[in-house]
Amino acid sequence: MPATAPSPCPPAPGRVPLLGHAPALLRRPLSFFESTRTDDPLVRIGFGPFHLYLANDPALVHRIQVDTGAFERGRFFEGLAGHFGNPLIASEGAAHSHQRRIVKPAFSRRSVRSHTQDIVEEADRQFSSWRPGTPVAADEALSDLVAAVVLRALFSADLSHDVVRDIRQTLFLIARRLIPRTVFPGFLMSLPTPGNRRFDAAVRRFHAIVDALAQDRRAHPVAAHDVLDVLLKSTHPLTGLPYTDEEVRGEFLMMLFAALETTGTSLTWAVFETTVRPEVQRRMHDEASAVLDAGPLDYDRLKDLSYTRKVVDETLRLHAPMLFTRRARHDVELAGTLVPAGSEIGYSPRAMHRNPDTYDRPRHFDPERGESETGQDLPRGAYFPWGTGPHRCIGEHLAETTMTVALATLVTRWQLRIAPGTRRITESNSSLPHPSSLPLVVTPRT
Ligand code: HEM
Repeated sequence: MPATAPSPCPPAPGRVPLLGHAPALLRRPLSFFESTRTDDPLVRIGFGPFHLYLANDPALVHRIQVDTGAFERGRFFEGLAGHFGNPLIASEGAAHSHQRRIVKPAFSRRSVRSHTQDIVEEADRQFSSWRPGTPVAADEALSDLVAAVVLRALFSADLSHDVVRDIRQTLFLIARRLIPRTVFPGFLMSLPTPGNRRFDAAVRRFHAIVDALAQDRRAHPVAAHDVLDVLLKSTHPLTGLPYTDEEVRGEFLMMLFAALETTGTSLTWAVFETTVRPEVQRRMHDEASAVLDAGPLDYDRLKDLSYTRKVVDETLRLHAPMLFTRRARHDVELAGTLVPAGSEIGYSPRAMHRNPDTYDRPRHFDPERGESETGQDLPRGAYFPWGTGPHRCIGEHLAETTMTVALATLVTRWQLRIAPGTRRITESNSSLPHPSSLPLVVTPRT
């Protein structure tokens, strides 16, 4: 028995009768979660009939991610599991640990080391196609680069630019309708509306691409040890049978869903921050030139790009996702509030990463924040770009290496500036805000 009775959870500021926090969210979507921060570690937010507890305290945010006895994946991930054959990202407990062990070797440091040459090649290929003085849509180009790298890592296939674009755009169509699919009743999603038809066509297209790659691998086995290889050779922990085509497709769809937008958007923000800060660009250029003067870039020499790594870390701090959620498995006491079983509980990486109690000038981009702000001394739950606990990002080393190699290659080759005449670059209103566009003009480095 707790010593004192649990207290009711206070609502977050900005609530209005009936509509709850919906008007506040619609008015200021990008700063809404930051505006819910009060002295209370846990608040309630509501949108009409839907309610969510929101943790605003680093220790609580950490606990919600690691205590899988009390918190499960919840509504969004259950929807994914139902639609896409229980992929790793949505599974739980022993099955999740087993699934993670199956694919983990394909994401280990050793494996990323072996992919570094591919990343260097893809970065060279992309940035050598840019032309001095000709505006380039850097957001598109960087997303293509990320897709090429991730697809090579997952399938060991050197796919043509057109196929990479096709997969990326197909996934984009699927991702846009994925969240509604997991939230709204199934019958709405099977109505023959143009949106549903586009979604179904994109899924069929994606399946055809993965099936062709899997068939090719079955016909011509290679010692690749990539995700395709390990899935084709493993049994699914929930069935005890070899992965079916359906399960292989679901795993890839979810993995690419987790990989492409996150890495593409973060790299685009890193290039944006570098472009608009000449001093940051100069320091990155000096560091990368010194490293590349001594020989071609490889995995071991990435440690010499310490300033570039700080730019990546600071980008991931400032440009974090809006919200992740979990669900209480049973009644659980959180910061003095009794949260009933079945409640959805959220935490906002964006709000935590912009917390003025943790960071000076939290909205300011400063790669030199130093150890005490992005390193070991921070309280747990204050900086967690990769999440923490059993669902921590499995692609972390691949994403970090891709961003570091891409930035170093870019700044040694080109001097960057925003294309003249560009309208103000703003943040999109989405779960992972991205720049509205990033048109660049580049000048060769001599
Ligand atoms: C900048 C890039 C990336 C960021 C910021 C990022 C962030 C995250 C975060 C925060 C989580 C935890 C989600 C949660 O707790 O609910 C996660 C999970 C995951 N990420 Fe990433 N990610 C990135 C890139 C990648 C890449 C490149 C891949 C794969 C190629 C990937 C695959 C996954 C998977 C499969 C999970 C689920 C792991 C599990 O449930 O065991 N991510 N990611």
